[in-house]
Amino acid sequence: MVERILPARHDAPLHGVAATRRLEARALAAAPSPPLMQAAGAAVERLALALAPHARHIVVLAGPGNNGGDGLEAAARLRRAGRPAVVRLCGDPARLPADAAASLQRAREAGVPFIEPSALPALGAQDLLVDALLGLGGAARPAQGALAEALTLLAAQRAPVLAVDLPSGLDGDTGQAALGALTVRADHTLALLTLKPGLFTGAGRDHAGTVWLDRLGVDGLGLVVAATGPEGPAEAPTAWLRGAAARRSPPTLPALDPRPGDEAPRVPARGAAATIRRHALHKGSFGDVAVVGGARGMLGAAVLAARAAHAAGAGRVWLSPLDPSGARLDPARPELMLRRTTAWTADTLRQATVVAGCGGGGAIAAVLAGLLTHAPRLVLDADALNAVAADAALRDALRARRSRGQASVVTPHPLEAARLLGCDTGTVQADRLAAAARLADALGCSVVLKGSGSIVATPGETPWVNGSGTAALATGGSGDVLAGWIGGRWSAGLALPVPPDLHELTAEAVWTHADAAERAGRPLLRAADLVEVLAGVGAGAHGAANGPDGPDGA
Ligand SMILES: NC(=O)C1=CN([C@@H]2O[C@H](COP(=O)(O)OP(=O)(O)OC[C@H]3O[C@@H](n4cnc5c(N)ncnc54)[C@H](O)[C@@H]3O)[C@@H](O)[C@H]2O)[C@@H](O)CC1
Ligand SMILES: [K+]
Repeated sequence: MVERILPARHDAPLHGVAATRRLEARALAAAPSPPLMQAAGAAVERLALALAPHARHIVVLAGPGNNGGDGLEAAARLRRAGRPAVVRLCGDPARLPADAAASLQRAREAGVPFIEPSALPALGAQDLLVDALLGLGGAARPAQGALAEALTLLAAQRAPVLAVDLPSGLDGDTGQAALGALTVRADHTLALLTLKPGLFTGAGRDHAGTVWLDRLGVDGLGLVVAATGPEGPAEAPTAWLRGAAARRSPPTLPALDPRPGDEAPRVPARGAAATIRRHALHKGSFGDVAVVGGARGMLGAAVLAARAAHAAGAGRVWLSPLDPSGARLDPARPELMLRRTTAWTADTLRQATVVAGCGGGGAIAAVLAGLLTHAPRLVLDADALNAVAADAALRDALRARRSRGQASVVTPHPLEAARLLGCDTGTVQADRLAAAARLADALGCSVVLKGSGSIVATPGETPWVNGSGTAALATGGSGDVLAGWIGGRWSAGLALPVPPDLHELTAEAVWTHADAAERAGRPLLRAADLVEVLAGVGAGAHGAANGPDGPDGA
């Protein structure tokens, strides 16, 4: 069955190249009927007909491996159905793998014309190009000869492109455009057997277009898990695509007056952050957030983080600017309270969720050691991360928190992640999932590696690839809002009988933050406006009973 994947709306298991090959081998051993390649060809045929029902030409570019075999199988079926499919074969027919050779034979028997590039018909918007050049086995070396010629020809066409399994040249594990400018930019990608992480992070979203999936019947074999949970005999996912958090489970009523020291069971509570405010709760139920940042000239970053924490449902939000001459009030949000960093004692810090670094400049380094020692819940962003990267003692202090039961989230963009890992940005972006996991293990933290398809990694957990968001968030201040939003959600989650675990909570916050860009529906969403959109989400999640300004609220 071909299904459309809406990345922001569905959770889905993602399998990298090695996991997909294992799954394929297990599926082939079960001798499925029809055989996998024939099922793949049928899926390509179905989608091609749905996308281009009035095509005068369907041109299948078939490569030298089994991806080409899928294309040949589809061409054979289309031709048998009386459709105008032709094939450009870029590979030696005598050296095709066995399955692809059998598909070539079927295409020949169906009367499929095999064309030279010079005979390519002029294609229009109603026609279709099928990219069956490279799939899982591509991307390892530069394209040459007939393959390079076909990729060049494809890039110059105006007809829509349907990529089979992966856009040719896109690395299925990392989302890197491994063939540079020749990497196919598809309008649609039909993933086969599995969704690959590379479709949703790095350059993947821009190259894949609309993603479709056909599991070729292997879901019936129990080889793929349908939702997060015990994985049993299924092939363990490499990562999870994070879809609509809010729809995951029914609302949960928060506990009344949780007492300090109450032991909450630490089990993953999916969707537990989607709660409603009980009438008798008070601001103390939702905890305090302290935002420490805003050095001279950078107060705005800390204000944005504080506003976001407040919008997320924290009970009280303290703004502690690092510039002593900084503002004494946020006139647009007088609810925020100002407190000098020197006024924080170890005792008061121990009650707070701390968000540190937004616009912190060099001044953050001086206060970081105290925050690392005392804050039970700590979100580090921007200059706090640069300070940690530059100072081995701070790195050790961050790492040591986990063994004391203190939890930390770091939210680097790729350059900050590179500084923390001691490598360059290119290395981080070349494998974002691996970089985030390495950083999580090295620092003992949950890591949000920002960028297209943000990664959420936590030691011992399967990472999430965030599915929501648009480039409307690519503007100054969105990161500050995210850090504050995570802190605020974390704090508000304390009111739940079962607070969500950190991995789940962080993924939920990342999803809702990026989803706001889709909700707003604007090409660019300025950070202060983003907070206002998020405030609506916070109200939906926490205020259904009373509304955001109900009697229990501020
Ligand atoms: N075997 C089967 O029954 C199935 C195969 N499937 C398809 O098979 C694909 C994987 O097939 P393969 O492992 O054969 O890999 P590919 O078909 O992706 O490509 C491998 C071939 O391309 C060549 N190649 C790679 N990079 C090149 C370059 N830069 N220049 C020139 N040649 C290059 C390799 O030498 C090899 O011949 C999947 O992506 C999927 O489309 C799926 O349909 C599932 C079923
Ligand atoms: K392809």
